[in-house]
Amino acid sequence: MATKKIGLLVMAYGTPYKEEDLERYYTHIRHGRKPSEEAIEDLRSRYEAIGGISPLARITREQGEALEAKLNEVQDDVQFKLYLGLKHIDPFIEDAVQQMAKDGIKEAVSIVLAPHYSTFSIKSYNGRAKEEAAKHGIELKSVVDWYNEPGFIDYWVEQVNKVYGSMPEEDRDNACLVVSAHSLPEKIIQDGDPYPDQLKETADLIAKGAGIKDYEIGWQSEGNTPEPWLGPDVQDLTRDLFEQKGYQAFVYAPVGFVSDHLEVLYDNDVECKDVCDDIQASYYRPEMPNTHPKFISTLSKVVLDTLKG
Ligand SMILES: CC1=C(CCC(=O)O)c2cc3nc(cc4[nH]c(cc5[nH]c(cc1n2)c(C)c5CCC(=O)O)c(CCC(=O)O)c4C)C(CCC(=O)O)=C3C
Ligand SMILES: [Fe+2]
Repeated sequence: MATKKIGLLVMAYGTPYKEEDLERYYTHIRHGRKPSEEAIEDLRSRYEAIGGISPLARITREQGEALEAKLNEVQDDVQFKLYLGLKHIDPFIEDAVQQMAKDGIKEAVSIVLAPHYSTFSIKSYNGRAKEEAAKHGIELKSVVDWYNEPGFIDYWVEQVNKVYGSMPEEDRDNACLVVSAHSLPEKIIQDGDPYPDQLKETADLIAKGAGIKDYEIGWQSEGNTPEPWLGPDVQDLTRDLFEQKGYQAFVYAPVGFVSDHLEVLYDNDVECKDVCDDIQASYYRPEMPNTHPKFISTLSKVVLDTLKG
């Protein structure tokens, strides 16, 4: 008997594949409003600073393939087939669901490669997937969030411990762990968005697991709009903490992201590093999850839980 096929929709932000994609990608992020030449140049220069193009497209594909393989390894009741659906560039979420329909998929499960739930992030991914699935009569179950999954917390505890273990003693004794996620417009709070509380819970669990008392929550990579964004920004926070508490080392854990990409390789590794250099503090940043086996097996558990649930 042939095993039932389940569509595995892995959703992620997306990134330009080559320099020429930059303008249409940025325009899509801005809901179809074309950015100014200056804004495009600014974004181009940030990609240039991390080597011209982001490794995100490759990593997202590798994460999806690893998850598909893991899911097919740990059980044999059904067969998972991977479809990547991106938020801001092709293959878009809708393209992926259409492809499933063409392939005759009747049942699917989706997961977003971002741990924390927000109306701005997970809700919009899941809403787009659900709408398209309904058009094709595909029964779709969607993972909501996984910011407090034990395997995800363990991953970060291990990486944070690895960094603290490798530090010279005087850094370790005077270090602050800065746990961060992408900032969002402050107005999400009035609408009861769980995003800030979820980040705090992730931070508390990691700090507890790693036995770290000195840790703070920060926000990064905020957008360039006049409205207020969630703060404190990680760079300002670093300066304030240095002035108020005299820390000598900062360890950045951008737990709202799961891959090496622009927001980490530039906003942390260039911008936060610049601040640390300026105040003569040491800069540390644990490795991102990427395709780490512990991370992939956590995602597979969450997908199977959702499918059963
Ligand atoms: C919540 C959230 C996540 C995490 C959850 C998730 O992953 O979904 C995330 C991830 C990412 N964001 C990314 C890239 C960008 N995000 C931008 C702009 C924005 N992001 C926002 C939100 C988020 N973004 C918002 C509210 C804006 C402002 C839009 C506006 O203007 O109204 C811009 C425009 C220029 C700039 O502001 O820098 C870029 C280039 C990349 C890819 C990096 C690479 O290519 O390596 C990744 C993984
Ligand atoms: Fe973004």
